[in-house]
Amino acid sequence: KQLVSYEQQLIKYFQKMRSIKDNSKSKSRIVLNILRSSQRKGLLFDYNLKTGFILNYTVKKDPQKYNISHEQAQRYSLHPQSVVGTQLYETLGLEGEIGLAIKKLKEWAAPRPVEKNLMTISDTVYIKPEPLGVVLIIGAWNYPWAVTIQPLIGAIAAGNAAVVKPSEVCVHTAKVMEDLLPLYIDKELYPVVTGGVSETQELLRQRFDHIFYTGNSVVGKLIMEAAAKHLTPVTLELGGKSPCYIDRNCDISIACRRVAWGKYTNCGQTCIAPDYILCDPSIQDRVIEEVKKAIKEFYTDNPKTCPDYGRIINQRHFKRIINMLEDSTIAVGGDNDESDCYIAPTVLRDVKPEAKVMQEEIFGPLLPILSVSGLDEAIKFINKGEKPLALYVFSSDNKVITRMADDTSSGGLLANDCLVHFSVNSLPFGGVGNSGMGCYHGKYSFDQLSHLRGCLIKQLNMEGVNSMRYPPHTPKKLGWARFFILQNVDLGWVGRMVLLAVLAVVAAVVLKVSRRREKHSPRDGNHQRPQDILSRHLCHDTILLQF
Ligand SMILES: NC(=O)c1ccc[n+]([C@@H]2O[C@H](COP(=O)([O-])OP(=O)(O)OC[C@H]3O[C@@H](n4cnc5c(N)ncnc54)[C@H](O)[C@@H]3O)[C@@H](O)[C@H]2O)c1
Ligand SMILES: CCCCCCC=O
Repeated sequence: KQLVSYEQQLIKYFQKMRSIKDNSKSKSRIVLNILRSSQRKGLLFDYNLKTGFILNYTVKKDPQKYNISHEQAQRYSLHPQSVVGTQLYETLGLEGEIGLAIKKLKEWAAPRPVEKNLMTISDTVYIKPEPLGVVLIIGAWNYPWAVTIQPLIGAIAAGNAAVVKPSEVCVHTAKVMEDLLPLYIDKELYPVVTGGVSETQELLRQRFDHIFYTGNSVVGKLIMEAAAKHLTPVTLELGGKSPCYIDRNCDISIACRRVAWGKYTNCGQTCIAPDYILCDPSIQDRVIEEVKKAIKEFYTDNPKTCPDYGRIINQRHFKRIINMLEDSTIAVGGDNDESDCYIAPTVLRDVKPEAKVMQEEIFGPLLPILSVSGLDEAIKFINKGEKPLALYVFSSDNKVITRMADDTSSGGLLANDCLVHFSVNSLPFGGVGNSGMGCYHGKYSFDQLSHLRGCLIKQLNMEGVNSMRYPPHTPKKLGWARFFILQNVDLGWVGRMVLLAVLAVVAAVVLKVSRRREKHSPRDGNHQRPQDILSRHLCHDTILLQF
């Protein structure tokens, strides 16, 4: 009955959404109210339900629907050639994330026992992951499935409701998401809201429990500003210039092949694409030759007609990238066609740090090469810039890799390869400084979109032990507090049982001694409870201190 009534509310909501054109204020408010009411009714906390949502989305249930057919691709004006690439670079990773979430959800969502100290040895101390509430997911256009649905998987697994806002720049994919997502997951809990800047801004005026944004750093600051109004926590998956240092001491042919793949995949429109190469001038010509060879191997002599070579997303970005060529020397490629948003895989040689191409993230198929005298200068150069999202180092010398890792900072570091760290779900993915905050993938997504609630469950007995914290405060009590609180113990299950047994024996001995004393001394009328006697002994007995 509840579900039917939500359904009715939602139908009303969609009708209203259609009728409201400019004033999108009410539509986001309605969404939020529905999401909050469903959450209050406890729907989100049902583990099986959560798993069901995820399962519905997987290939296991409905492979035909999951894969976008050629017919669908045409209907939505998607580039049919991109079907295989989209699966390789986007949906394959999503399948992996979904599979992992299903396999691990019970473990991730379970209470997590934590270390104890002597003060908490007989208590139950654990972390309880809880849903945050309603998450707003704002996606970018360059890998629209990966960067929009992957956070959604984390949000669902962690038990949240989520509003999904795909990028308006990838207009067709946004439409596919809006049409197809409700077929697989509960549209009440995970509505897709399409639209541009004004719709996003309106959404941002609402109060969410978390905002997960992927996009450029300039908008990232606006997102954070809007979130601050409601003290909403944010995850910002941003970009920047990811450097790539090629050491003299390495297999340059293999290095350049991997760099060329990392750079020209999706036409350079990848957040972790190697933005520029730093290398010793003595190897520059070799690097150019090897990158050129790799371009030919991957995309033939004419990348324009190669089905695996992409296009720039729109003419605005095309112009932005072409402008960057102005003051640099082209060594490979450079040809372009504005009407087709085509820019050939391009290498730029002897590029100066002041060149246009070095002033902002390229996000296109231009690969500048800058000269450095060696590792020291490369590190200095990298550290002068903002902390990048990814940092690449190619070398056969492990010392070079270690120094690069030790003396720089970046969201992620990858040695002797490009991009693939994105697909390793045991690694946190995210930026640092200007390249973002927070991280996701695998369990990190679950944790990022959960509240990790610290829980300490005590019993009402053992009050005597607490006397060290109650006034009157004395140096002696402080000494005991120091001892009990600062001694972290990791005794394991057996150790804890042994310690409890020893404590029980000590308590029994202390009580026995006390009783004997009471028996041999006249009663003063102040009856003392055994735990008080025990606590007094705990505070005074130096033998216990040694124990
Ligand atoms: N770290 C990552 O995982 C990751 C992944 C993909 C892209 N990126 C980065 O994203 C950038 C490219 O994406 P983009 O920024 O061009 O994407 P975009 O233009 O699609 O913008 C991203 C989202 O921000 C919204 N938006 C745009 N302007 C806004 C405004 N003024 N106020 C509120 N919302 C607004 C859009 O509606 C969209 O949903 C690059 O810097 C790239 O490195 C990072
Ligand atoms: C190889 C796929 C990388 C996806 C990275 C997402 C950022 O643009």
